Amino acid sequence: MKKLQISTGILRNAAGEIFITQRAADAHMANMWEFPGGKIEEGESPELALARELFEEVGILPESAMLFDKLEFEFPDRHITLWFWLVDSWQGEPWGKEGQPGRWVAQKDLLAEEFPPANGPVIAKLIAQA
Ligand SMILES: Nc1nc2c([nH]c(=O)n2[C@@H]2O[C@H](COP(=O)(O)OP(=O)(O)OP(=O)(O)O)[C@@H](O)[C@H]2O)c(=O)[nH]1
Ligand SMILES: [Mg+2]
Repeated sequence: MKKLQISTGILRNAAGEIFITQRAADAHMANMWEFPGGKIEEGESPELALARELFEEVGILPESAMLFDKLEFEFPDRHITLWFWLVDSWQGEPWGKEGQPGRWVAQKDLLAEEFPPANGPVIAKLIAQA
């Protein structure tokens, strides 16, 4: 069974909106919306992976990151540990740098059905705190 550690960023602006991006049609969890991020590499800290992935995928540099939640999830083919970082300050303006669609959504309007099943608890927590 594949074991993956993933760092993702919940980018939240001053209006309380969160930037989400859509996964590619040929990726795991195809077409679902997600918090930008990706695999933590060998020898890399979760924080460093977050900064690297956010720059690669949405072109921003996080200036602060607070661990908001950490979840484990078992897919049929993989076990993943997800680190969700709340980022409310960054340099640049997020955009779909890899060609992926991106949009801002009010925190209270996040829809769990649009995200991979592993995200359920973190979406519920974000909505409860909106
Ligand atoms: N980025 C991200 N991945 C998520 C979320 N929820 C979730 O289950 N995942 C899963 O976590 C894994 C993250 O992988 P990824 O595809 O983003 O990894 P990556 O950016 O390093 O991509 P790569 O393999 O193309 O280099 C995938 O299996 C994905 O389905 C989420 O909110 N954000
Ligand atoms: Mg990714």
